[in-house]
Parts: sequence; structure tokens; C-alpha cells
Amino acid sequence: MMNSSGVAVEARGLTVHRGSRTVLRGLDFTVEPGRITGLLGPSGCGKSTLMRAVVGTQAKVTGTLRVLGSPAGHPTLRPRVGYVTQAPSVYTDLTVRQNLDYFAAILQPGRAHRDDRRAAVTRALTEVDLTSHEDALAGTLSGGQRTRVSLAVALLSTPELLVLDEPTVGLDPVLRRDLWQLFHTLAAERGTTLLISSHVMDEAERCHRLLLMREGEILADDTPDALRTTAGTDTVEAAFLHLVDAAATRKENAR
Ligand SMILES: Nc1ncnc2c1ncn2[C@@H]1O[C@H](COP(=O)(O)OP(=O)(O)OP(=O)(O)O)[C@@H](O)[C@H]1O
Repeated sequence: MMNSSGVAVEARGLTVHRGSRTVLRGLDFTVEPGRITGLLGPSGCGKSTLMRAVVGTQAKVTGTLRVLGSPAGHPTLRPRVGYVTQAPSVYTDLTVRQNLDYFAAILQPGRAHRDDRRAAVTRALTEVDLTSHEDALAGTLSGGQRTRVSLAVALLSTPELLVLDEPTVGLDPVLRRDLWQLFHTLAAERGTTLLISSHVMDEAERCHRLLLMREGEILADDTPDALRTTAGTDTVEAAFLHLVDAAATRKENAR
């Protein structure tokens, strides 16, 4: 269930401190439901921190952050929000199916749900195209395959919001393309909202909307087309650089 304003995520004055540093600085943004929003920016700009805040695992968060109509991290959001961290979280000594069986049993414990669990595991394996590897030990999989196991775990509960932290990093072009196809299928056919981080600017073109970040601030919140048009550039990467320069000039003039 979305909130009354039809927004999947809404942040107002979102600020996060890590150690003695202010890592996110009073961010205001929204994430549209049923769309793919890309969170792009250079390494260290705060993408993972923002995602951790959205899924409710980040400490020292101030401001307003509402997710699917509830405060971020609210217990009722657990089955509604899927989160895939940068490091794939799989048990290397279990097979692919055993990994999924294990997480399915946490989500839906008890004998009464055995058939539902089996169906959910089979569906998730199919979605990430790992059916042919279901009996392989996770420890013997490639990095990309492990990422897909993590993604399958996140898909077990058919989440309304899927938060993916650099899911395509280190993958070959074919796997990257296949994963992006899956993301678009999830948005189009299931109405899933996806928030996906990347520091690879060419992935920006695959998103419906973009949040461009730099040094804990949001430089732009728009569609790839609108960003290119406004900046008068051919690519989102060039638009990003244009925005960085404009922000630096504004700061300089404000001194
Ligand atoms: N535990 C911590 N204590 C203090 N500062 C931290 C901690 N973890 C991260 N930071 C700082 O917070 C900032 C944002 O980090 P974050 O991991 O959110 O960036 P990112 O954009 O996701 O980077 P990357 O693309 O490299 O994953 C960085 O400058 C980092 O040094």
C-alpha cells in the first residue's frame, strides 16, 4: 500500500552523521512508485548510506524519511522492502536452492507454508535465471551468479520496493543487460519500485528517473531526457559534469 500522495519514498531534510562526518546533508527527494530510480554519483558520495537509511539499517538519521507510507525501518515494512547489499550475502556451503529455502523458512516459517515456500523459491530462481544452477554450491558460483542469488533472496517476499546497492558492479555486459531487463520486467509487470545505485553513468540511461548525488547532496532529481535537455548535453554523464561545475561556481560566488 502506497501513501496517500502516491509516493514510494519521501525524504525531507534527511541528514546522516557517520562518525564525526555529516555524510548526507538535508536531502529532499521523492521516489515514484512502480518506476526505476537510479541513484548515481561518484564513490563515497553517500549512495549506500542513503539506501541504508531507506531500508532502516542506518544509525544517526534525522529529518523525515517515509517509505511506502510508514517511517523508514518500521517493522511492518520488512516483507515489503527487499534490500541487496554490495557484498552478496549467501552461504557458500549451501546450494543455491538451500540458500533460498533457508531464507524462505525465515519469512514463512512452519509446515503449513511448505508448498508456498517451495513455489516462492522456484519463482525467484526462475526470475534470476538460476534454475539450472539450483543444486550448485553457492561457493562455486561466479560473482555475478552470487549477486543473482542475493537478488533471488530479496525477491522471495515479492517486495513492493527493491533497494539494490550497485547490483551490476563487476558483471560482464551480457549479465548487466539481462539484469536490467529483469528490473524493467519487475517494474512493468509487478509494479515494483526499484531504487538502484551505480557509479557507472551509462546505467543512468536505463532508469526512468535519476537522483544525481555528490558529496552528500542531491544535484538533480529528474528524468535522463530532462537532465540532458536542461544541461544541453548528449549524455547524462556530461549533464552530471555540467551540474558539478555549476554547483562549484554557485559556491564560489556565494563566498
Ligand atoms: N563507518 C563509517 N564511519 C565514518 N564514515 C563512514 C563510514 N562508512 C562510510 N563513511 C563515509 O561516508 C561517506 C559515504 O559513504 P557511502 O558508502 O555511503 O558512499 P557510496 O557513494 O555508497 O560509495 P561507493 O560507491 O564507493 O560504495 C564516505 O565518505 C565514507 O568515507
